[in-house]
Amino acid sequence: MSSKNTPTNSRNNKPLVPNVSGSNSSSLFKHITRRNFNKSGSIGNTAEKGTPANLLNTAFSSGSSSVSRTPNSSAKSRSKIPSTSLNACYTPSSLYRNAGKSASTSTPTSLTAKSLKFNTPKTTPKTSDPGTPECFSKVSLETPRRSAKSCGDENRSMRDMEISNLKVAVRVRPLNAQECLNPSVTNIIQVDENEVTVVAGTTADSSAGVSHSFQYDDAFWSVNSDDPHYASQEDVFRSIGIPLVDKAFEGYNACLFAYGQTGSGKSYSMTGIETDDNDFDPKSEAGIIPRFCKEVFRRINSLKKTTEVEVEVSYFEIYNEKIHDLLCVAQLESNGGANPSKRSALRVREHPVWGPYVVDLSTHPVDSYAALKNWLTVGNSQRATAATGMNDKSSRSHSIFNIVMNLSEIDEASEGVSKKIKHTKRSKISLVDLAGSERISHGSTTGDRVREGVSINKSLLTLGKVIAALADSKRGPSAFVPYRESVLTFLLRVSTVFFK
Ligand SMILES: Nc1ncnc2c1ncn2[C@@H]1O[C@H](COP(=O)(O)OP(=O)(O)OP(=O)(O)O)[C@@H](O)[C@H]1O
Repeated sequence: MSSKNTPTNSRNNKPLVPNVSGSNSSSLFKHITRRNFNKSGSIGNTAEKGTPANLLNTAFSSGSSSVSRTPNSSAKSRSKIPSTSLNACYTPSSLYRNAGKSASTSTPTSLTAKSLKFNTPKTTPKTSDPGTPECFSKVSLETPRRSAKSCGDENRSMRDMEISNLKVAVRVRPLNAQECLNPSVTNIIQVDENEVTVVAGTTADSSAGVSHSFQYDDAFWSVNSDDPHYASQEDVFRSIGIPLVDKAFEGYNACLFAYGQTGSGKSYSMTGIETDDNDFDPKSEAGIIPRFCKEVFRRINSLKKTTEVEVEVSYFEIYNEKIHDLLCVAQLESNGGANPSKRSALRVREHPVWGPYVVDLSTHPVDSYAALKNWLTVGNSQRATAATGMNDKSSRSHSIFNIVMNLSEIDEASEGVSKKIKHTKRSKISLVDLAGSERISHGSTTGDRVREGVSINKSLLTLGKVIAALADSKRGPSAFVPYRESVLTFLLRVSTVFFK
C-alpha cells in the first residue's frame, strides 16, 4: 500500500505506517465508537418517527511517525509491516423490529463525545530476540462533540458531519514454523514502549540499515513468552478490549478490527485458539472476541439488580464482495455449509435514516456467555478458509461479528410488575477480522485463491483510501471519502458518519 493510502499523523501529516519494500506481513485493529443517546426506551422508541437521534459517530486519531537512518543498527530479521485500513459495519435489522414500539416520552438528549483512551503497555523487547514479526494494530474512532438534532435536516450533507480520529496498535508475532526453517529470515523489528522501529534491508543494497520509527497508541511484543515484556492474549485484550467494553456499557457503538498481511496473526489475535475453559486462565490463547463476550456477560450479571439487558448477536462474512450470513440456521441445514460459493448472498441496502445495512441478516438473542459462545463457534466453522502459500488456514473473507446491547436502567422507586424503565442505552459492537492482504505471487496458487486474493486486496485498498481520507484532517470535513468502492467500506460508513 502506498503511503498515500496510509493513515497519517494529523499534526505533521507523516504516515503512520511506512511503505517498506520487502515487508510481508502485518495485521491491524480498529475501533469505532458511537453513542446511542435516547432516553426512555430502546433505539426505535423515538418520539419523532424516523429520528436517528441515537447515532453519534466517531473520528479517527492517528499516532506519529518518524524515519531515521541508523546505518549501524544491530537489529536483525524480517519484518511484517502493516498497512493501515479501516473497517466497520452496522446492520440495524433489529432496529426495525423495535421501531414499531413507540414511547411517548422519548427525548433525545444532547451528545457529549468521549474518546477512547488505551493503556500503553511497557514493552521493551531486547533486539537480540530471535523472533519475528507479526504486527497488528488497533484503530479507535473518537466521538466528536456535537449536539443531537432531529434528522429533519435533509439538505445537510452527510459529509459535512464527519469528523475522524484513528488509533492504531501493533502486535509483533513469533516466527512461524516455515520462517524458523528459513535461515534468511531474521528479526528487523524492535519495540520500545509504544514505538516500533523497523530496520529495512539486511543485505548490502542501498536500503540496508535504514530504520523507520513509528509511534502507535499501543505496541505489543508477542515474540517470546519468556520475555518479561511479552504481551499475552490477556494483555492485548486488557489494553484494547476493555476500553471498548467500557464504552459499550456507556451506550457507545464500537468497532474493533484486525488488519494485516496474510499469516500475520489477525485471527489469532481476534479469535485465538478455542478453549473449553470459560474463565480463561492467564495462559489461555483465546482471543479478543471470546474475552470480550465473556466480559460483557460478567458485567451484565453484576448489573442485574438495576438494569435489564438484552443482547443479540449476528455474524457475517464478506467473501469476494458478497455477504454471507454465518449464523443462518436454515441455510446451514439446507445447503452450502462451509462452502461459501454454494451459499446465497445477502444484499446491502441503505436506509435513509439508519444508513447501510445487510438485508435479512439473522440476529440471535443470547442470555449467557455459553449461548453466545455457541453462536461464535457455529459462525467460525462456516468461515471461508483455505491453505495458501503463506498460511495453512488463511481467512479468505472479512468476518464481522456484531453484538447489540440494550441496557434499560430500572427506576429504583418502582417495583415488581409496575417496574419502570428510567432510560435505555443501546450499543452495537462490531468485532472484525479482516482477510489478509497478500502478494498474489507469494500467497496464492491459482484459480479460486487468486480470485479471492484480488478481491481481498481490492477491498483492503479501498479501506486504506477511506482511512486516509478520514484521517487527513487537511482535507476538511467535506472531503470525498470513497465508501462506495467496496462492500466493506460501504458498511463501514455508518460507523464513521454522523447521522442527525
Ligand atoms: N501472537 C502469536 N503467538 C503465537 N502464534 C501466533 C501468534 N500470531 C499468530 N500466530 C500463529 O501464526 C499462524 C497464522 O496466524 P493467523 O491465522 O491468525 O494469521 P492471519 O493474519 O489471520 O492470516 P490470514 O489473513 O491468512 O487469515 C497461526 O498458526 C497462528 O497460531
